[in-house]
Amino acid sequence: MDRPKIQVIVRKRPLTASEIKKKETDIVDITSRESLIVREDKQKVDLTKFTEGHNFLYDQVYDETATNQEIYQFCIQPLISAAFEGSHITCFAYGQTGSGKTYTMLGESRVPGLYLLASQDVFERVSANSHKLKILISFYEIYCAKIHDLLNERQQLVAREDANQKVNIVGLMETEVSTVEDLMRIIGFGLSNRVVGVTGANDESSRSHAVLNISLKLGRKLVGKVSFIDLAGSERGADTVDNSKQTRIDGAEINKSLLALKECIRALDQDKKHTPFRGSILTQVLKDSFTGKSKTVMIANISPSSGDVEHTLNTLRYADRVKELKKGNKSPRGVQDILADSLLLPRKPSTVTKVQEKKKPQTAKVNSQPTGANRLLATRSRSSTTEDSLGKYLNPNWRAMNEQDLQEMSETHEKLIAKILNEEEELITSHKQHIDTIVDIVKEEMILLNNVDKPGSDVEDYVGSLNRILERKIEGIRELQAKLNTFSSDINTEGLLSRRFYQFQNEVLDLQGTEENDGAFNDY
Ligand SMILES: Nc1ncnc2c1ncn2[C@@H]1O[C@H](COP(=O)(O)OP(=O)(O)OP(=O)(O)O)[C@@H](O)[C@H]1O
Repeated sequence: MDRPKIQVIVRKRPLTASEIKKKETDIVDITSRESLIVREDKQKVDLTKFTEGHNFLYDQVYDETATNQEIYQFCIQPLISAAFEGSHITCFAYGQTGSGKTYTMLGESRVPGLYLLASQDVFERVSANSHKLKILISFYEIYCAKIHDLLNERQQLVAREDANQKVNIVGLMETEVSTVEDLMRIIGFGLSNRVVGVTGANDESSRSHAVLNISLKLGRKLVGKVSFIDLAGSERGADTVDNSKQTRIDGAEINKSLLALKECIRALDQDKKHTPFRGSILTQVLKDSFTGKSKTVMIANISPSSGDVEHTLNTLRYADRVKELKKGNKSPRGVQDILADSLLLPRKPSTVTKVQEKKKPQTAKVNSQPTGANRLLATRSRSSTTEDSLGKYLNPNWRAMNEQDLQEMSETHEKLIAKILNEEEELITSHKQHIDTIVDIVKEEMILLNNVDKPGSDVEDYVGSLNRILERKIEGIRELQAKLNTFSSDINTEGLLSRRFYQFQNEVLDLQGTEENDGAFNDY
């Protein structure tokens, strides 16, 4: 059976002992082999409680009883033979800290993880193969946008693109292994060199992406590759508010790389010639996972706990973005899509109204849907991006004449994406602050109204106070609107730039009559 290029799988772990002790409940129901529902407890403004159900659909959904063996047999094993035929197989474990990524990848004592299960298969096939294939492993991590070799004393390395546009990590140690035991011992050694940090969410949470490559080589020639990427915790910057500056910076970097990763997987899914892999170090070093013959499996790990509902929904929405396109939506991405993605919002309008957090129950309603986004898209203001290059590429009289022009245009595009990601963070933070202010103002208004109803109240005081309150509201809305306009404008610019890029790319390629191809795999 020909497997899809991208598979998205969700795995729910069991409640942990400490979650049970804290009386947290299981809020994730697996409704079929491909679907699940998350039950989120909410409270209306009038304090009535209700449960909102969020439905999701994926290629495969596993409940807490599933074993690593089952997951391996379904998602990875069928792809191993493709690695022997020149493909690059990449398996990502995605999810918040403590959701089961390490359990899935590495396993635990007496529970083999995907690393071990895949290695066993690879070795079996190599010994059955008449070619003299060698197995080499490399293992590195990306921490704070820096690459560290886990097999060579965490030496810091750099990634460079060579003349053939292949990204190489200069000086990365590649170790030949001849048995599964050898391989697991070396992985164990590499893991002992991984960075772990301390966050509010999990004492031992990993804050780096770990990349394990198992390469198949014939002499010096790469035949195929299996890569496992244990991604850093997916929590968004907002979770790290109480942490140290360093932890917050890590958080922002992790967020950026995860968004860039999603964009690259989308590009792969849509067979785009241009992959925005320069969006982060992670996607740069994984360039060959997104080009040539490649198969990708994304395992989204989720916690079932009521205490993790927000993270669980974020993880599921992220995974949903990748899956949605897999279902055959080949139309070019609209601005709404880009906006919805970057905000990690559901793309389809939903009828659900999100109610303010429980600790502030008497507040105004906050609509979580992109109605604001649509309004935002209609707002056209002058782009805040004033770089000369951007102006040049958007000038209708400018055309890309060769690959060099395209390359420079692509770099400008990636800078703009980085700017948009920063603006997104700022916008969300400001929006949250705005809501807090509105909550305080509403409280003041209620007191004011209560007082004016009392006998003998001073109406002039009331009018003066109400005036000041309304002015504060207007000022707050104006500030937020300004940020929204800048963000919106940059997103519009990005849409225009990307359309022009693809148009020029086709023209230049037609001119040259050449096609991109991945020599290393195709030659074999
Ligand atoms: N499928 C599972 N079955 C049983 N226990 C599990 C399962 N998945 C995870 N666990 C347990 O949940 C806890 C957290 O899992 P794990 O350490 O794998 O999370 P993680 O996502 O790798 O976290 P981090 O990002 O902090 O490394 C561990 O105690 C692990 O044993």
